[in-house]
Amino acid sequence: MAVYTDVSDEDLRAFVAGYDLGDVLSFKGIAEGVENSNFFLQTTSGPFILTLYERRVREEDLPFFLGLMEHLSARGLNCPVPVRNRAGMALGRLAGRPAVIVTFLDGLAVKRPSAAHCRAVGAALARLHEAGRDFPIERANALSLPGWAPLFARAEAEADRVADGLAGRARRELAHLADAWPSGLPSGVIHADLFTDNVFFIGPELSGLIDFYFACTDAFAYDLAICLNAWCFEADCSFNLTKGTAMIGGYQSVRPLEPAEVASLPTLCRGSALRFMLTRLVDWLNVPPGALVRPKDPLEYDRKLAFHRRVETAREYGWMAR
Ligand SMILES: Nc1ncnc2c1ncn2[C@@H]1O[C@H](COP(=O)(O)OP(=O)(O)OP(=O)(O)O)[C@@H](O)[C@H]1O
Ligand SMILES: N[C@@H](CCO)C(=O)O
Repeated sequence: MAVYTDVSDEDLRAFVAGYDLGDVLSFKGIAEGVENSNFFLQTTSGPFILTLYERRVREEDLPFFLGLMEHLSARGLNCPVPVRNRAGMALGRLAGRPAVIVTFLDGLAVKRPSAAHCRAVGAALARLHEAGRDFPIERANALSLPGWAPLFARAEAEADRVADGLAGRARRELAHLADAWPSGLPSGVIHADLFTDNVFFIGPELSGLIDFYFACTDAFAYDLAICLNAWCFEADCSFNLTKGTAMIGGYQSVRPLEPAEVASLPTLCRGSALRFMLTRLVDWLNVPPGALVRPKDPLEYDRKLAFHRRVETAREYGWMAR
């Protein structure tokens, strides 16, 4: 359960009193997520989510995240929007942390995605990319190639304690990606963390996207690679080509990929797998004392990376520009 910061009833009531949301009916920590502290807040005006921003979120990035949710929502994408308080401010402070109340989104995350889910996610990702085109703020991706070596440095000494040979594999992968990483691909706003827990469905229909706190300006195809890794592998870490093809097909039904993007997908998948292996590894080795959080398994992404290393080209995956 991701609650790093406790909030007293007294502080919560004082905070909510600054909004036109009526009285607090109930308030409880949410048993999912690893990044921020999230609470389900029920007031006489309805359900909301209260988020307290923790460790990885820099306060200066919050105008990007909050503005982006408003921007995408205004362009028809179903995502949470920040609620403004009586002073017209979306960003507040609670229990010593930056805090925001956002609207509640109906729907449920899927645990075992089908090819149809993957297709819907591909299409939604492309709609997000299109809707973000005229968003005026830029934010560099702190977790792209230049960010991985410093991340690895924080875990290198202890990596082999987590799995035999892990440090060497990560070192070799970093060296490979430093040479092979593509540049000049079509870029714009990307979600950068569109995992299954961040996409809601109502029945078979995709109902909305949440958790924009890794969103940044980067290559669109890198976002697609993140989704391929997160959605199209089975529990045994075997790649499901039907799901991968469905996701790319869904994406291309909205925004056709350029040949250079298709050709880069294998490398982007390797980079994305390394990125999540490294952040998970650092988290695994550094759980804050007293935090209610279940760190995610870095070795899942070590295994996905091993798959991508074996498959070199888009043609070998069966991915062609179409
Ligand atoms: N706007 C919302 N509407 C409904 N439920 C939400 C909303 N925002 C968050 N949640 C719930 O809270 C959980 C955690 O939220 P979120 O994914 O933003 O947290 P996080 O700590 O940033 O997680 P992650 O590990 O995915 O980065 C979600 O899985 C979902 O159940
Ligand atoms: N989606 C990430 C956690 C949030 O950054 C992961 O599964 O490692």
